[in-house]
Amino acid sequence: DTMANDVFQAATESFSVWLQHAGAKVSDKITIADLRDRHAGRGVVALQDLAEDEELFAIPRAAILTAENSDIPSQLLADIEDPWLQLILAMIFENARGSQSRWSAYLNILPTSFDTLMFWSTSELQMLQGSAVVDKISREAADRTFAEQLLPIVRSNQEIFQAQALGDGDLLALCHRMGSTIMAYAFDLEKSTEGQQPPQAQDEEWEVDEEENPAKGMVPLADLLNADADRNNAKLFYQEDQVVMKTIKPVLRGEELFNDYGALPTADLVRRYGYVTPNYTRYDVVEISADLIRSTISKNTDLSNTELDERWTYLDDQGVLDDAYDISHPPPHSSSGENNNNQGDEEEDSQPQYPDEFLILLATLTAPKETFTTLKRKSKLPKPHLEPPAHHLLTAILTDRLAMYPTNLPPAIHEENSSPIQRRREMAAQLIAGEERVLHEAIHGLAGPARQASPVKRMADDDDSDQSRRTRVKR
Ligand SMILES: C[S@@+](CC[C@H](N)C(=O)[O-])C[C@H]1O[C@@H](n2cnc3c(N)ncnc32)[C@H](O)[C@@H]1O
Repeated sequence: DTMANDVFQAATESFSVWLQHAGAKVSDKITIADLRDRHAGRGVVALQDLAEDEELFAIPRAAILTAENSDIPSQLLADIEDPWLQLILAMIFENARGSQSRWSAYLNILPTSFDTLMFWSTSELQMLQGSAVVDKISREAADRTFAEQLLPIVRSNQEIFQAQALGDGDLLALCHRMGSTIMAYAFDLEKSTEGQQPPQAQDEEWEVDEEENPAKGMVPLADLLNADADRNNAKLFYQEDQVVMKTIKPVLRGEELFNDYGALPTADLVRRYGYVTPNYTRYDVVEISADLIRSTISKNTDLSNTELDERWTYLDDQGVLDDAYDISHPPPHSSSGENNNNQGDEEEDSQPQYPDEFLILLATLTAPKETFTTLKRKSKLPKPHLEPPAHHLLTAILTDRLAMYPTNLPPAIHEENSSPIQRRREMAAQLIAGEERVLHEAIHGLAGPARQASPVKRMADDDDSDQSRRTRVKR
């Protein structure tokens, strides 16, 4: 559609002009590219070969859209503590100002719709059945927070926010749109610790994180970089008056510049960013909930419910009990030298990673009665090793876990011009397939008589003393 194309192009050009007026310095070796044919929106591409550590652009701190920099009257933000909510309100304000906003040309290239999980319908989310990510979306909690903290401010300042004609539903939608933009675009801003790379907005939930609460900012142009796991070749550096994007390795002409969104499992990539690539599947994890463990062991044990309860309580007292345990792929072999892009080669013979607490829990639940009595009397825990009974229980747990995923998902066939619905189907299929792969790998690793007797090879500190391990577990 040529008209839509023109609008897209024109928006990119206005944004480039705006960047110059805003005092940004942009290398003429890079350009903003139209990557819509790969469903990647805009991106930044090298026009010439780039050296390692080469400056790509510098954005003055004053050009960053933060709650502080915004022209929103500061008293409107005074009662909001969460920097995320502050920025949402500031963005609603700037958006309402339209062409009057100092960030108008920037706001124009930000998305208005998303494929992130917040926007999936109930039936689309059903495709993710079995994945723990479904419980992390917390749409209701977000709605409540917006309704309690932001809507009253907007309602008492209707003209300022151009909200006279908007219903509460419209306002909530606006909050979600800005909230999701921040989730996929904003950076955690540091003062000026040059060389340190704070991750992009790391918020797991929509709640306030009392501990780490750095100011959030929308950094024009820096947020046009896409990401693809270890294809990362650029990084944002924080200086006193500006932030600077630099290459972290040589880049060839024509190559895309990639930022680092972190070691995200596919599930979190979909939840926060609304896309998938095969390169993130190495970070996939499967959550094994305590509830599942409890129900599997009930079917596979000679212990009475009372005895199980006693062990469960003991594990809780010892600080081993968690709501869920993550199992993940082993880290890739560091010896392979070449910077290889082929994910999956680690699945041949190495074992998945099990948290120590999980192995200790299995060992405790399967210990002979006398052993457990002794452990408890001495206030000790077993070693995080897989003895045969724990090995059998683990196999049963993994098998039960695998059965929680849907069996009727269409295969993840990638089509060039897939519809949005088709794309979400592909994402769901990849997400589920990735988690199932973690489980298959784990089950495969447990199978075979040779493996049964030997403890699971863990990557870290196998020579840890029992004592130091327990200290760590207890914290
Ligand atoms: C920080 S923005 C990057 C700029 C974005 N492409 C744009 O046009 O505005 C993050 C969003 O870009 C998209 N994205 C990033 N990396 C991608 C990739 N490797 N493939 C496809 N889409 C990607 C996702 O929609 C994500 O939510």
